[in-house]
Amino acid sequence: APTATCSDGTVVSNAACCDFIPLAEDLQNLVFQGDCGEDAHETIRLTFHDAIAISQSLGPSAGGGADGSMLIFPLVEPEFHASNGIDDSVNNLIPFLSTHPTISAGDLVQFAGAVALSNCPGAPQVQFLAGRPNATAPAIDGLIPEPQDNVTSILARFADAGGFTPFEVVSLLASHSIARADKVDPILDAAPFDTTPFTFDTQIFLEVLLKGVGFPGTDDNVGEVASPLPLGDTASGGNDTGMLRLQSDFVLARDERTACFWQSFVNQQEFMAQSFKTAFAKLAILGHSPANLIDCSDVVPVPKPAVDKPATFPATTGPQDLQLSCDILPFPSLSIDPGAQETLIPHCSNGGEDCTSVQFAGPATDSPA
Ligand code: HEM
Ligand SMILES: [Ca+2]
Ligand SMILES: [Mn+2]
Repeated sequence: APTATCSDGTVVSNAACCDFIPLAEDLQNLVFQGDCGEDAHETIRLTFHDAIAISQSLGPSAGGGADGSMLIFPLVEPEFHASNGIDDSVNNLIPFLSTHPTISAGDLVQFAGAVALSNCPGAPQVQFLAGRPNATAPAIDGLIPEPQDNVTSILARFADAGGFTPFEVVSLLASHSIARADKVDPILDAAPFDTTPFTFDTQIFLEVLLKGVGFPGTDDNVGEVASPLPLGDTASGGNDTGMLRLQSDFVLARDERTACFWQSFVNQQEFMAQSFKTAFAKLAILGHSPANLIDCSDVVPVPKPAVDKPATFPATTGPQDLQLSCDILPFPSLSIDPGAQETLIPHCSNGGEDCTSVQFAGPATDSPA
């Protein structure tokens, strides 16, 4: 295969990939700091919200998919209700449009997501294709799934956006293994969806199957249901909020169309990571034909290795708490973390409570409540 040598000496498959090497460095140094923390998480969410706003049934006027429209029209899409909180990642990426002017907005969003993922132990090295033309119009409102949506409408939206199968939808939700909510409960910031929000592991698939016992903050929020581990220390001034569960994750884990796919990922790290990788490759190029793009996967950083720890029931939970609705798969036998008390989920990837995230000022703002 033909190759090119970049100015730093790196050999790549295509000269067009060279510009992404200094971009990766700048993203790491200026935003992510090598961490699978808040800024990485929010950028990964942005890859989804930029890409999914496209519709086969409505046609091109609905939006162009993974085209960077979030960055090019920062006063439009970040204001949509489903994207509340996306402004932080939009403002963090906008400066790179001018410091890396050869890179399009759509490429920037998806490449930044690939770099962010590489900071999360256990995440796959995702495919990256370069050459998305810049968005010429913002997407329309109403194309991004919300946590209060039912399974029928979630599956229909993904199918209409890009022909995603129910298996691919569940695969993409591996992303919620490295995710926390800032906006679902107005009194909580960074409320994690699983006990390991800094590790791309299968705990999310196990923990969403456990019966809910309470809410980490207020209990009347749209799109939220009770979680199995709501205990935090915010009442005593700490930053550990307790786990928050999205209604959409809850119903997808239990619906007959998706429950077996959901359960099949429990304790299957490699299978989960590979399935996510395949579905994410499709997401990242929505609106584009791969024939018009250049494969620059070789400039995506190699992810931190998986922690190599089997899935375990968090302390105080166990098999008696499982709410299983897949009849055809045996549930794996897993050990239980020791401890008579619910353990707190750390606020920072170093196990501590104080970690700063990077926030550049920019034009995007929170969407109105
Ligand atoms: C049924 C589909 C989905 C729904 C309803 C959904 C909903 C949500 C909601 C409500 C939040 C919390 C936002 C906040 O309050 O800060 C969130 C966070 C997140 N989502 Fe999703 N999501 C879906 C699919 C996806 C997909 C496909 C991806 C990526 C491939 C993704 C990646 C993330 C990430 C990384 C976060 C964490 C952001 C952070 O920690 O700040 N989500 N999602
Ligand atoms: Ca996790
Ligand atoms: Mn956040």
